Amino acid sequence: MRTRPMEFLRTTLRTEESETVSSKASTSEIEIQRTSKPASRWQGLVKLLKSRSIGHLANLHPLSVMKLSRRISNSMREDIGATENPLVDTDLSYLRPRRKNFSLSELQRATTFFSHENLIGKGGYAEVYKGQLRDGQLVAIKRLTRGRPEERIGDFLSELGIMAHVNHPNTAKLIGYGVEGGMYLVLELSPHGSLASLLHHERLDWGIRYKVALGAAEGLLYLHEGCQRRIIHRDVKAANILLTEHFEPQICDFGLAKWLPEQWTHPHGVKIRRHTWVRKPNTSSSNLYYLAPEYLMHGLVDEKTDVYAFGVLLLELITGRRALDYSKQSLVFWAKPLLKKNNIRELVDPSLGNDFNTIQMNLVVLAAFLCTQQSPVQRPQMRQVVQLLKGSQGSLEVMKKYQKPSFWKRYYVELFHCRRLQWNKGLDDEETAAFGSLKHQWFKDLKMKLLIQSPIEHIYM
Ligand SMILES: Nc1ncnc2c1ncn2[C@@H]1O[C@H](COP(=O)(O)OP(=O)(O)OP(=O)(O)O)[C@@H](O)[C@H]1O
Repeated sequence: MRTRPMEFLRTTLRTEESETVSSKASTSEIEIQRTSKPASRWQGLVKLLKSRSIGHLANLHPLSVMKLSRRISNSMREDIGATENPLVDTDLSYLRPRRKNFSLSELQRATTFFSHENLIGKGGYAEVYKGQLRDGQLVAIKRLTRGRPEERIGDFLSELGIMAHVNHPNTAKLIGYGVEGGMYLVLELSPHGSLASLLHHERLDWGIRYKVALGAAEGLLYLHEGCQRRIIHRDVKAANILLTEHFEPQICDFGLAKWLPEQWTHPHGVKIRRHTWVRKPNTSSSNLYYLAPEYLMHGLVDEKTDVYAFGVLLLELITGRRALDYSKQSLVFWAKPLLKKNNIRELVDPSLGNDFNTIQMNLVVLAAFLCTQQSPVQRPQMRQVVQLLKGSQGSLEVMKKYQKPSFWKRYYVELFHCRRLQWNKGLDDEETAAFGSLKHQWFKDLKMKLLIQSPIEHIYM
């Protein structure tokens, strides 16, 4: 008996409450489902994928199946915690309260068969429909539409795993999921939609803009430092900030998000390998203008990648402009000279007039300036960004620290970074060549600097 991928996912992810074990499922599947606690259900998925269950994905290309099973196993181990990892049990407490597994008919009923009138959002990978559940609750149902089946499964599992893990007032809320006739995430509905739609189509008061800036910063700080397993979002942009009834911002779309290692010893950079089934950043559109230079050039990501994108978001809030405007001008390039001169008059959205709090505006402008620094080392951490936006005591220190970066510190980190790249196996020809020329340039610059710097600095280098 062959099980199609969707059925396979459905049986594996089925919640205990609604579970009526399919008589068609194999004995080992039944065992895994019967004995499954929420934690072991995920491990069950990994086990099934790792072992004989590869046969369940028989209608995918054999090579894809092998890759998928290995990568999902690895990523689930990385994402949810390995079986042998003692942290697993505590880690998986986030799966409670359990998310509901919706049947296709429940989702169809909620959205009037995914009618066009209920379509409230369309991203590069999904369509989002407004729906109403039987109990009257309004929801947003995200239906994954793009990509190859294995890509969609990867995206779905990754987003589901991360959304089930996060719990903060400034992150979107997951209600449940569906795996019948497609892959669906059921989220709480944000009545005002995304910041992108509101900011660029309506006049948004400064008070709301400041609230959004602070809330989104707190949401990111939570992802980077506050949740049990730390997360880089990798897709921070105005379209991925939802607004609740009271304009509280909520970070959504975790399709690209990555878990950070438990021990993060170096302040800078991990290379994300290019898995074919992992969604790459959408570089075809204005998304490109949220991407930090080191991410664009080398595919290196860490918390500072999110900090850069957050800086672009702040610029959008200040100026009311898009990251890439209609004349294809980059907001960062346009704003940089004005930020350097702290030319608030030119920066501020003309639709605001003088209707803003000057202290708050100055803080947000300064935060935007620091967050969009070219070098990740010169960008503050989200903890410091929150302090800065609040204008709290420590913010003066943050300013001093990041406004005059030490040349040597920057070079040291970049050289270290450069070595990391070299150590990292798997550079392709293009990257090796790029690495070679960068190294050459860095050393040339360095030699120049060494000639003009004092010998003491030379020694400390
Ligand atoms: N919970 C929600 N409530 C209201 N609207 C939502 C909700 N979730 C998503 N949307 C709308 O749907 C749009 C697309 O959603 P989302 O960003 O999750 O899709 P995506 O295909 O993953 O996007 P991307 O191309 O950015 O990766 C959002 O920009 C927003 O306008």
